[in-house]
Amino acid sequence: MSTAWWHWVASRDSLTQRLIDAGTPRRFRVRLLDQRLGRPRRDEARALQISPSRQVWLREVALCLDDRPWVVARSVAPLRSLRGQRLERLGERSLGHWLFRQPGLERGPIEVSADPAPFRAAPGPWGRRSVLRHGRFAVLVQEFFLDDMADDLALPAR
Ligand SMILES: C=C(O[C@@H]1C=C(C(=O)O)C=C[C@H]1O)C(=O)O
Repeated sequence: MSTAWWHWVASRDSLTQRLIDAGTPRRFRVRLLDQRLGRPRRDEARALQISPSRQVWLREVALCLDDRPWVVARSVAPLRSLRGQRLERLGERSLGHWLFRQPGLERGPIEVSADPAPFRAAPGPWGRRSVLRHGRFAVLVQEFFLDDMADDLALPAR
């Protein structure tokens, strides 16, 4: 992996904030693609250490700069961990803005993938995921960087 991409893929703070900073003066927007209750994929259940039959809250978004999708993200939270968190009300506000304000937020190891997003047909160089926890709340955040981002920021192909 190139150093330029490593900085994006290995970053452990808010990707939303990094995209806003790197994208200025472009306008940042979260486009909500899907948000519902459902079941996790098998690999998602494994990453969260839950049974695949458990109900989860699923959210898929495109993180856009000037309406160009730079990242597609799918977040999966076990329903049982959600007590009291009104995440369905987030709408087109960034999950990251809320998450990174939570005290004592912990991020697990980042897994990297060279495959495209398994949930959206959107080609790009790298994907990554990690579990974020605060208290009993857990969410698996999966983010795939897209070719439009590489083009707009003149990043190497990989
Ligand atoms: C976890 C973050 O939140 C981002 C925002 C998301 C959303 O609004 O659904 C989803 C995943 C992340 O790319 C972050 O900013 O790092």
